[in-house]
Formats: sequence, C-alpha cells, structure tokens
Amino acid sequence: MIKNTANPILGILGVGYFASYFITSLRNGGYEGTIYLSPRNAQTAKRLSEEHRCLIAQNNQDVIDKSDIILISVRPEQLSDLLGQLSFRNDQIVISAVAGKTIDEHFTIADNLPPTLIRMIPVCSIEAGEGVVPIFPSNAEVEKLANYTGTPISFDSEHDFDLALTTSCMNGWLYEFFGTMTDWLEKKGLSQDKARKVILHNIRGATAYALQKDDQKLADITREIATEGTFTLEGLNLLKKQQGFTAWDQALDHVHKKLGE
Ligand SMILES: NC(=O)C1=CN([C@@H]2O[C@H](COP(=O)(O)OP(=O)(O)OC[C@H]3O[C@@H](n4cnc5c(N)ncnc54)[C@H](OP(=O)(O)O)[C@@H]3O)[C@@H](O)[C@H]2O)C=CC1
Repeated sequence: MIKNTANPILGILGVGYFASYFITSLRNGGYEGTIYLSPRNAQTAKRLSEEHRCLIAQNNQDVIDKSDIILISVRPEQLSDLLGQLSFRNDQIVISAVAGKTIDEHFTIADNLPPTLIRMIPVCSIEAGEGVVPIFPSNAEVEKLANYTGTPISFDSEHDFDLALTTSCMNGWLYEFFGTMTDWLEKKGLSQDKARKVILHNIRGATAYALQKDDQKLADITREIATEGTFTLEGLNLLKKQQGFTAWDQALDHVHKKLGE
C-alpha cells in the first residue's frame, strides 16, 4: 500500500524530455509530493531539482527504494538495460510512459516488476495544464496523480489505449497544421504575432465550444455552421474534394499499425 496517499512519493527513472514536461506539469498543477530523480542525466536532473523542487537520488535503485510510485520514462530500446539489475517491492506501483511496449512486453523484458504496472502516456501539452492523459489499466492512485497534469482517461483494454496513443501523434501534427494556416495569414500580410493569435485562439475556441456540447456529434456542429450558401460550406466542400480529411485518416491508420507491430 502507498504510505502517504495524499502525497505519494514519486520516483523517476529516465530523466529526459518526457520527465521534464511531466514534472513541470505536476508542479504547475499543485502536486506537492516528494519527487526523486535518477541521477543519470545529470544536467536535466539538476535543472529539475532547482526549478521544481526534486531530489536527486544516488542511483536507480535508490530512486525505487525511496518511492511509492515509480515512473519509467526511458526510450523503448533502453528499457531492458534499465530494468536488468533493479528490484522493486511488490506493493509499489510502476507507471510506464514507454510508447509501443505492451504490459506483457514489459513483463517479458523484466520479471522483477511488481504486479501493478500501469501505462500512462500524456503528450507535452500537459505542461500547459491541458491534454488527455491516457491510462491503462485503470488505477485510482495513478489517476489522482494524472489529474494534476491534464485530463486522465482510463481505458478498459490495451487496444483502446493504443487508439488514444495514435491520436497523441495527431497532437504533434496539429502544430504543423496550425503553422500552415498561420503562414498563409502572414503571406497575405498579417504580422506574425497577430496571425499566431488569430489561429490559436480560433482553435482554442473551437475545442472549448465542442467540449461544452458533449451531447452533440462533432460533425453536427459543422453542419450547423456550414449551412447552404455559406463560405464555410464552400471551403469545407473544397477540403473534402482535395481529400483534406481522408489524408488524416490515412496517417492515423499508418501510425496505429506501426504501434501494433
Ligand atoms: N518525447 C515525447 O514527447 C514523448 C515520449 N514518450 C516516451 O517517454 C520515453 C522517454 O522519451 P524522451 O523523454 O523523449 O527520451 P529522452 O532520451 O529525452 O529521455 C530518456 C532519458 O532516460 C535516460 N536513461 C536511459 N537509460 C537509463 C538508465 N539505465 N537509467 C537511468 N536513466 C536512463 C536517458 O539518459 P541518456 O541520455 O544518458 O541515455 C535520458 O535522459 C520514451 O519511451 C517515449 O516513448 C511518450 C510520450 C511523448
């Protein structure tokens, strides 16, 4: 059992890009628990200890020994090396942020993991306090932790979790899409600052509006706006004719297949 359920002690193995945004998000969201970091990436660990009140452990085993919940955020190819010589207590919760490795694959790589192994892979937007935090399987302690960072969504199957992960890649494509529209505005004469604000607040408004209409299908919101004779409908028809939306489906299909390989 976790010793301090209000503030479980979090240990992090793999202190790189993911750990940086996750810790920033936790602290911004008000998480006051102790955080122990693996010392391997000394520069990042030092920065996080200074900026976000983390403690640097002596080594990876020290991280585990001092923590209730251990987050693994090394790259997939580094997982077996990391887990090789470590030992966990059976009452600990391990969260893995390692993309593309199933729960079974984790246990195949390392038979020393405790029984409670949870996959949780949020995207970097949680640093701004927004974004989905996919979790599998559901776990109350992990959901509580994730709640500091964004919107936790727990899935009933790894298949569903992987679908959510696929759209995490989509989250990355969106910036390219937003950038294309911003560039268009700039080419037409708008300043960079104004173009960026117009696009980003348009999109933020669209998501906020849709989130408050959760009983309505998203396509129905479009149908309400893009009525006969509107410029919105003309643009929409052009996008459809140019396969503007099916191209996104194809990219999602591609990534989903890759995740399952
Ligand atoms: N980057 C992202 O946006 C996202 C990443 N993820 C997942 O997060 C994980 C980490 O990705 P990311 O943060 O980008 O990668 P990084 O390379 O930035 O971070 C991984 C860190 O783990 C360290 N590390 C490697 N082996 C060990 C070890 N044996 N003991 C202690 N530390 C070790 C690395 O140190 P060193 O540099 O010395 O090897 C590095 O500091 C991946 O599995 C990825 O799938 C998930 C969602 C999004």
